[in-house]
Amino acid sequence: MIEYYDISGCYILRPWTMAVWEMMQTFFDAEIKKMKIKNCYFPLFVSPAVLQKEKDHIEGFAPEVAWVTKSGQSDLEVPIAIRPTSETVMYPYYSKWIRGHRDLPLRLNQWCNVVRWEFSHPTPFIRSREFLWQEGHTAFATKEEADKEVLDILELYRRIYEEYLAIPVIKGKKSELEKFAGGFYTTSVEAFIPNTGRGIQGATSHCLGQNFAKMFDITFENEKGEKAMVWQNSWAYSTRTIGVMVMVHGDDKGLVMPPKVASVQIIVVPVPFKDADTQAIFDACDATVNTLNEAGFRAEADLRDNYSPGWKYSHWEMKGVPLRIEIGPKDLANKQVRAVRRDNSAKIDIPMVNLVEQVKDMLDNIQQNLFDVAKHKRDACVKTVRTWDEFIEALGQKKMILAPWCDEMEVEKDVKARTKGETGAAKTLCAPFDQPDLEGVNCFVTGRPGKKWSYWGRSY
Ligand SMILES: O=C1CCCN[C@@H]1CCCn1cnc2cc(F)c(Cl)cc2c1=O
Ligand SMILES: [Mg+2]
Repeated sequence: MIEYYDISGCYILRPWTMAVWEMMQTFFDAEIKKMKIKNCYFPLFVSPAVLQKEKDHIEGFAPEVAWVTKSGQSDLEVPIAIRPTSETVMYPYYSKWIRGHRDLPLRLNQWCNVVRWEFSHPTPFIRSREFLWQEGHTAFATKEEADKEVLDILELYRRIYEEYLAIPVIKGKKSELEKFAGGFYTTSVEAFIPNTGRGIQGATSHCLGQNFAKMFDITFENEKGEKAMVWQNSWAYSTRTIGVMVMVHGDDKGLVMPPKVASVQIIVVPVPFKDADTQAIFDACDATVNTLNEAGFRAEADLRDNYSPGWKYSHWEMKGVPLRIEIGPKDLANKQVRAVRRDNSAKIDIPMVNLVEQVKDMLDNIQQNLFDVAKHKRDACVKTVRTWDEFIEALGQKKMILAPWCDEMEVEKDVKARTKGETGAAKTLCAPFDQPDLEGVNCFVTGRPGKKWSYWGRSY
């Protein structure tokens, strides 16, 4: 997937990874184009004056801004920041371009890299100093339009996880403490890693309200001829999605790639025998690959003569190829192939005449099974609690905890302080849109009447 790089926190994304990124990008890009969102590209560099534009937007983030201070041997007059996100790059131009209500809605997206000089230990895909993402930045005349788009984009993020990566996620709203400080409210899709018992934010869709319109003077003349501030959203998912896929589906044999995003969906391996017709077997492998590719699958044959079939089985299992097809003399004689699933190791013989249809069924079944297994595991990690003691016990059991609370920032800060440990503190992951009943339910921390049910847990 990656190669380590001589600059800490930076990783080389190899083709096996890029294929997954491109598969997701193809889906998401087509969907936002249906929503009349247009792609653009803004410069990588941010001038300091613009970056400082808003204290509370970058407050706390300043240490992670990377700066260019020289060109060649000479110092730059003024150092230039490398974008950690593009609000301050884009919004001065939103202010210039948006004049009247006919200029709205303005809906732009860019596929790019961003740099954040993170200090906590770097992790491939999950926390890197440079990563790829898309960032959408939209402006509307009304709050209603903005609110609707926040949820439309969040649904696309759910689809990326659940339909492509086969990962269950929870849609919800971030707490006041966890939301994007420069925004109005933040929604997110939250995933969970059973093996480590940690939540992970999968993607975010923020309503910025009119905060940035105020900061950057982004106003328009509405139908009544009055000057009004726009309502804005911003939303992103990144290569972190791939890290979640690796952690959720991986097993002791290595990667498990969901068929929808697998670079190679089917690997065909010849099983030659001493006195068998090796050429006939190789020809059958080529023919099988061609038939599958013509049917729209991504199939390859491993005809290398310097590795044994067994070696190849382990190699492609480690790379997570969802389906292996073996062709030996017996298969040839019976005009069949042997198919082996990566997710549950099931083996079945497929008559060559049914190849395409049965491979399609198997890949669909593997995709669905990966999701079902992941959802079952995730659901088994969820614990609903009503009291502090139950909360602490569940936290110790590496659970994702659903608990009612009074939704006050001070209380969340208190929980963080009281659960600080070497593996990090517990925090809210999101308040699920799907809220259980709050009737007669009290906050698990303060005992005051419960205002909201939230998922809590340690996180990445
Ligand atoms: O999450 C998204 C969706 C896409 C566009 N951006 C928002 C908010 C990003 C928050 N954020 C996140 N990280 C940051 C790091 C920084 F160094 C600076 Cl100066 C700012 C930020 C910062 O604002
Ligand atoms: Mg950060």
